[in-house]
Amino acid sequence: MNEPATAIEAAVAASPLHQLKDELDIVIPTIRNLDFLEMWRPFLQPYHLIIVQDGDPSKTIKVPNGFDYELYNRNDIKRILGPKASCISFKDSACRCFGYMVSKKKYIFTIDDDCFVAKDPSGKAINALEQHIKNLLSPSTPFFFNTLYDPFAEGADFVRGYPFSLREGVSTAVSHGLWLNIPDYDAPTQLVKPLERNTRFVDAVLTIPKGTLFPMCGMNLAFDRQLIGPAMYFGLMGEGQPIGRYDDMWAGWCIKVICDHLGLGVKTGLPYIYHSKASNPFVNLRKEYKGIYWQEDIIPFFQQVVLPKDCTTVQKCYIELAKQVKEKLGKIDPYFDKLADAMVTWIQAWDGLNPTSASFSNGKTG
Ligand SMILES: O=c1ccn([C@@H]2O[C@H](COP(=O)(O)OP(=O)(O)O[C@H]3O[C@@H](CO)[C@H](O)[C@H]3O)[C@@H](O)[C@H]2O)c(=O)[nH]1
Ligand SMILES: [Mn+2]
Repeated sequence: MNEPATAIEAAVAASPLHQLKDELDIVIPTIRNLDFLEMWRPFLQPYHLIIVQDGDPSKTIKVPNGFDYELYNRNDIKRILGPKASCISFKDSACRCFGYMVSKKKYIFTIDDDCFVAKDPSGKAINALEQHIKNLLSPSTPFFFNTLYDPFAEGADFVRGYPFSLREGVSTAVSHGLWLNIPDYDAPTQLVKPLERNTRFVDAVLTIPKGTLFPMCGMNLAFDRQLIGPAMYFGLMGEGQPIGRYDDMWAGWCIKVICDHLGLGVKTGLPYIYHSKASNPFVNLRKEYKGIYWQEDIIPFFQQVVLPKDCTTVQKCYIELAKQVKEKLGKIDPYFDKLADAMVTWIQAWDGLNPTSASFSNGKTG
């Protein structure tokens, strides 16, 4: 889709230019050249990119001129993490979480390389990063639902009956964006509806209520790395694993129970990106099928998770969660034993690269 440059330049001109450019990294998992960045250039060029190259490390990934980036391939991951590299997936977009670990910034925006700049109903190019930053810098309202959606959005507010004691809201840890054109459907749905395209632009940002899980998609996602980064592990997927395309889902269930416990917020809705490529539904079915079956037990597990009061940091919550995964999901399949161990390895690797965050206390326990 070739957006006339003028529409994007107009959107950039109308927005606060490149907020947080020194406090935010953009993480891109990839197996291909990053030509897609050309379309994002007006919005993203000032930001630092962390490119996680998956697959064959001897392949050269071309990055358009003018972007400031660091690139890590499989050899780099092994060099940096040593044996702990075993917790980073290979041949699956789950590898992106290595970028979250090596970043030193407060915020992360992660985007897939087949996601382009979308247009809103007026035809204006959407600066997705700007909307994510708005979402992250304004409070969330997980304890009481505001029927007029995001009360902190321009032209909105809390509605009558909304308790004033709750109007301060809580810090926002995650901003989950959506997709026009190819929706993030599972393989069975893709097979049944191969031609379905998402053309509905819903102008809303919602806080996902406390106690409610959601299917987090990693293709258009931003988060406060300082508040929730250690829990953004995308699991063991891809080569050598019995499951794929549940990387972002697993992370989403883990971060949500931890955000609920620590009193942090998760938002979904705007911004939209334009998702251009439908991955092969048959290949996806092969990756997903165990997950489709297992999640009927995984979801009740997360719904019953209780984290002790003394879990006051993300790391402590995550280690406790790994313990419960081993105890309660290990009986479904030995994979969950392996995954629980990998969750601990992830935290060890995270704290090894981010010693100052090891005891960073986030939010207040819920
Ligand atoms: O082995 C791989 C395959 C792909 N990538 C990179 O990951 C993203 C997503 O890849 P793609 O767009 O081809 O796949 P989708 O099915 O559309 O992705 C959806 O499923 C989620 C993964 O579970 C993903 O977040 C969703 O968007 C691209 O950047 C590929 O280059 C990879 O790194 N390794
Ligand atoms: Mn895609």
